[in-house]
Amino acid sequence: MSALSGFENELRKGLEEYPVKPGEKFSYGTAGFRTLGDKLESVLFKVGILAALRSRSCGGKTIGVMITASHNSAEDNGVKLVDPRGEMLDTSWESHATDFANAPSLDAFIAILENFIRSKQISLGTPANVVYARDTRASGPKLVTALRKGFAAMGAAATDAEVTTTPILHYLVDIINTTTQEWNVNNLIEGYYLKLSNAFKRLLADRGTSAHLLIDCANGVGALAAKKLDDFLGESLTLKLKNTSVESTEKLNKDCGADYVKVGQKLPPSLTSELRPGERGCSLDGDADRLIYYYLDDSGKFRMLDGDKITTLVASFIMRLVKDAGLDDAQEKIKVGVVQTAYANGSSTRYLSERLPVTCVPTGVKHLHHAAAERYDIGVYFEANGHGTVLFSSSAQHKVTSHKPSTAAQATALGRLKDVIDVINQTVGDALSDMLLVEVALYHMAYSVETWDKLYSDLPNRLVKVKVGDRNAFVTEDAERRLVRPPGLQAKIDELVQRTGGRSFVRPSGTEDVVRVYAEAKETDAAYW
Ligand SMILES: CC(=O)N[C@H]1[C@@H](OP(=O)(O)O)O[C@H](CO)[C@@H](O)[C@@H]1O
Ligand SMILES: [Mg+2]
Repeated sequence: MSALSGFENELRKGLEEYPVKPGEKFSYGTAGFRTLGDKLESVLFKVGILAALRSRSCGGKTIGVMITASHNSAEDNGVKLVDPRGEMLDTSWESHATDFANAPSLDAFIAILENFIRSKQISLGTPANVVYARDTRASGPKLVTALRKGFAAMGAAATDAEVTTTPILHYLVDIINTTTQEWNVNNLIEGYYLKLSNAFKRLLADRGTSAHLLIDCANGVGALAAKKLDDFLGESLTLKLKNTSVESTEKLNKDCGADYVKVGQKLPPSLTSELRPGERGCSLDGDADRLIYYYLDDSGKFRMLDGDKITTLVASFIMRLVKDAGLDDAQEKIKVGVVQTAYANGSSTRYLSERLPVTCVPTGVKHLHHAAAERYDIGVYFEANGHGTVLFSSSAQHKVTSHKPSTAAQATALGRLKDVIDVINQTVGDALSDMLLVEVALYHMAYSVETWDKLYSDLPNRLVKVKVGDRNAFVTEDAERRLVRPPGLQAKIDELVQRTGGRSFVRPSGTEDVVRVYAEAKETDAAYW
């Protein structure tokens, strides 16, 4: 008898309600599934099934499902799975997610499912647990409905974290799987804000005056999270929240948000009368996992501080704390390192490489996250677009908590390192937690936003997308910095780069049907060709 015989009825009903339309093709890429929200119901039903199976294959541990299309336009939506420790779905499951989503009929789907359950040796008797959330997009509620039907069809116990940010959902997955206490999701979220804000307040306890910060919330879920965080921060930091029109769902990411700022290298028009020279501001993206800082210099010129600048600030601050805590000597040595992608500005790579180890990996947070965890005791990673965090290995955390300080200064630095660990979301980058970390680092390094900006000067650069017939024809090597196919194209890029003395690379996007072309040069004209 089929392993699925008890489930077939519900599966049939779900597939009838959510058929794959002729010609539709889905792919689980860097950001999970992502396309127009209206096209995703069939995918969500199957993701519900996949999440239940993933949980069973992990012995009943809780799996996360996040419905968001992040910085993409308001009509888009997407979905991704989160593994038990709050990390992205194991890469080896991505192609199965794609196979599930594209199964055209009930019979084909059942055959794929049976095969899959057998090959992964999943016992359908094991309990299945999931927690899910969505951003503020209008298509979210109906996608949640389809997702829940998928959970129900597979008998998974599901917890609804409602409208919340991607990083909070990742955090929830991790804490649910590690806590030994009774929990409810609202208390866990409350606990997250408390952890962040209490550590932040301790780190700034000796700062007399409160700083203030303008935050562009991209008219998305970050607005809700930032309002909540503001309540917890009290007087320790005054937040001026802008672009908070969450109800007008069509305004999401429209002419605002971290991606708008990073790609256009300009201030959202809605902030021009809000940001005063010398004042600092920052933008979140549509699901609040990216952060870009900026300010207007004395002449009123817009200056952007992106993920590379954040890496530099945070890595310098942490290196200083490690040294001050006495954790950089031969016996206790904690190795601090940085992970970047090819999109990191060449100036940042040069600046950082002179001070600490730097690794370059392919685009996509999972690559950065794994490299940071595997290569360093404390790994700082940010994509240039502002998505990143800091990872402390368990041995580094142990050293921070068990090291016996020999001086009062060492004791202070150790205390600060402990609080820094608490301000950070180690499961995935959180724009708001990163924002607190930047504020702390600026204070303790005694940097103004200008001093921070001047640590190095960005090389002029351009990032454009190009529509091509088949982006899969573009194959890369060397952490996506060189093309292997189409034949001859890399040689042409090399020739142009040689003429300008800059750097350029071409790679297929993992989230959009385009190839991205990046160019960087010593002079602006050369980068723009
Ligand atoms: C140049 C760029 O910003 N690429 C982004 C974008 O990936 P692409 O594969 O380039 O589409 O979306 C990813 C998911 O959000 C993010 O990790 C990555 O940094
Ligand atoms: Mg995002």
